[in-house]
Amino acid sequence: MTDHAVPRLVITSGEPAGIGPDLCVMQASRPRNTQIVTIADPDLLRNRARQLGIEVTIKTFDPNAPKRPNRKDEILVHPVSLREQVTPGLLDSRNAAYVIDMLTMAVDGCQKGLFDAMITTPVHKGIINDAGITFSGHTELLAEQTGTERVVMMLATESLRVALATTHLPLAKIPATITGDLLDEVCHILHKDLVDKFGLTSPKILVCGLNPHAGEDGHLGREEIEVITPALDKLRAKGMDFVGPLPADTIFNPGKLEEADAILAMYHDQGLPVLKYKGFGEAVNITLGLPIIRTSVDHGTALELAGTGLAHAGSLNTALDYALDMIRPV
Ligand SMILES: NC(=O)C1=CN([C@@H]2O[C@H](COP(=O)(O)OP(=O)(O)OC[C@H]3O[C@@H](n4cnc5c(N)ncnc54)[C@H](O)[C@@H]3O)[C@@H](O)[C@H]2O)C=CC1
Ligand SMILES: NCC(=O)COP(=O)(O)O
Repeated sequence: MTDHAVPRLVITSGEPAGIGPDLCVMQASRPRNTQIVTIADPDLLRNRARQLGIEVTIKTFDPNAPKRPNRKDEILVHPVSLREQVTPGLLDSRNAAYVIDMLTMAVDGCQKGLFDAMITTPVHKGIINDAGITFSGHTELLAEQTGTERVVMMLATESLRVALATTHLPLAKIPATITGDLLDEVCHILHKDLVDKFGLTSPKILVCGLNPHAGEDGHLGREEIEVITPALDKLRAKGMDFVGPLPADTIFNPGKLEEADAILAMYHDQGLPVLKYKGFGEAVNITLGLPIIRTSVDHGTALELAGTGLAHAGSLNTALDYALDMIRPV
């Protein structure tokens, strides 16, 4: 079957010593009515499939051929060459450029309309930096590569969405980074994408404070009074339903969550532990505010599981499902 309406997704296979290649091999057994292109070194996928005992047919992706859904157990590879041979579980900084090349190809393909969305499997942030490449995450790299000033990281699992005001920053830098302008931009992006991409007409967003007990009226910190409340007041004056700042230790109570479409946390480890406690392995990471669609798994490279067959593909499946939903918004 060929069909111009068949979406074409691209998956980046991530850190080659991690579980990204395993997941790319595993997802081939579950075809969708979609064309899925995997960016990887074909030999890496072939070797990993052999290690996992999974039979796959690896074909080179032809961008000029008509779009058609993948056949069962078929992987369409957009090839990139590894710089060095890979042993599962063993990082090698000489392959960092390979990882970045895959991301660059995916972004470029999305921007040119070759792909409808990109889905990323995990990279190892440390080894990329060890190679001398400044890198703090896909989120920041994709913003840079698409020339986007501000993006927002949001993770979602069943009945919980958690967005972050800041992403990969040392804790010590967070208070100074959270300014009124930053919150204004983050909140506008979050609100707009909840409407445009998730079909919510008037999303209600609960916002965490930065300090314990949201500052306890200024006795435990003044950011709530001086920065967060004024920023939220401006948004509320425009008719947007932002509630807070609320204490982060009680914002995730079931009663509160029932009334919320999303929670905005001030920093990575304020919001993500809760999300991952609820949905680790089945959740999705979405970059809001990009001119392209990008979803990702909720987990890291899990080096110790690479090539063992013990990695679960639940989060990759969710990331693929979300990408498809975002291509055809409600
Ligand atoms: N989107 C991305 O590229 C992400 C990359 N990372 C990177 O991953 C590296 C390792 O991070 P960690 O904190 O150790 O987190 P991790 O998610 O790799 O591992 C945490 C625990 O979860 C298990 N686990 C992870 N994914 C699994 C899966 N699919 N199936 C079964 N078990 C799974 C691991 O075995 C480990 O016990 C770091 O360099 C980090 O920067 C972390 C999160 C996201
Ligand atoms: N904990 C989520 C995470 O760090 C993902 O980061 P990114 O690589 O998607 O920017």
